Amino acid sequence: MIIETRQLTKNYGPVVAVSDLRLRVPAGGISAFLGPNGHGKSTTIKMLLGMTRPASGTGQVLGHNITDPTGSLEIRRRTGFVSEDKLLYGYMSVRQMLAFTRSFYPTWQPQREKELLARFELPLDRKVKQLSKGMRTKLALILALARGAELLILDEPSEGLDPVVTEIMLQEVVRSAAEGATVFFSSHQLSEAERIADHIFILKRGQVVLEGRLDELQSKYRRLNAVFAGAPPLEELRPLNLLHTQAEGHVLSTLTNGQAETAIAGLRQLGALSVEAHPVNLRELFLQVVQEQAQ
Ligand SMILES: Nc1ncnc2c1ncn2[C@@H]1O[C@H](COP(=O)(O)OP(=O)(O)OP(=O)(O)O)[C@@H](O)[C@H]1O
Repeated sequence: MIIETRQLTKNYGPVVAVSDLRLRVPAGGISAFLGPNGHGKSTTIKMLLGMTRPASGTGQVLGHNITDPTGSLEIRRRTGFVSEDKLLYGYMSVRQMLAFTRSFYPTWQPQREKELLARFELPLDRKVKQLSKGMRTKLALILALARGAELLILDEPSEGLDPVVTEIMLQEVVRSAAEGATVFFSSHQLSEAERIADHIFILKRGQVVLEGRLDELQSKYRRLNAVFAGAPPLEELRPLNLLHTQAEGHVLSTLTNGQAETAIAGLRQLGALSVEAHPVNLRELFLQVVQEQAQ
């Protein structure tokens, strides 16, 4: 595991932002950190990077303790990151910001910096405070990706980016992973996560409610559409352990968790005239899991 937390908790006054979080991110590949607004993704990332202290619990990143000041420095030295507030100096120009950051990191990749600058088309002499939101994200990404870091922690790396630049960002993140970096990124763009992530974590109320390899999750969950002669017998479905079941007219729509064959047989026994099973995409999985937990 390259990131590992146990019972990590953070509250802001009465608001519990992260609650008893157990997060285990494998080394290698790309992991997506997903979840509704305000459910603790940025707070978790800030704790991993030592930018805010947990109230309780422990965590290690690259083997260093996140609450130990020396460990935390080492984590930030070895990790390329884009944080929520982008951590840029407004009074510097893009050129100065690059030179300043470059000077700290012996693993800096000048060639990669050059290529990223060309692809992201940033105005080198413009002051950081005069950049648009998307331009700031681009700069933060260049600073993170050109570091040659073994771990990239990116908080909403597509924030403010137009579709063309988002595409470039995704390609560059995949390139970093192909060159050996582990990537952990938060996002609300499920289609992006679906395209590039090997592993997903869905956070809900500060806890991981679903995690796994994306291909395994997608082969495990099935959407079932069952047609009944009359209204579907909702009360009798309980033993089938179905997730987020909805009925509309004669049609029942539901999600199974790894037990598709048993559920299909059960629905037939309850009088279903036909049952169709469909694979689920990440959007469906996310909506089901998030809504299920809310029920
Ligand atoms: N500095 C702060 N002071 C007080 N409350 C905070 C602070 N930062 C975050 N919170 C609260 O902690 C909770 C989690 O916020 P966080 O930013 O971690 O969520 P998130 O999942 O990253 O959300 P989003 O997807 O909207 O970026 C929210 O209820 C938020 O209001």
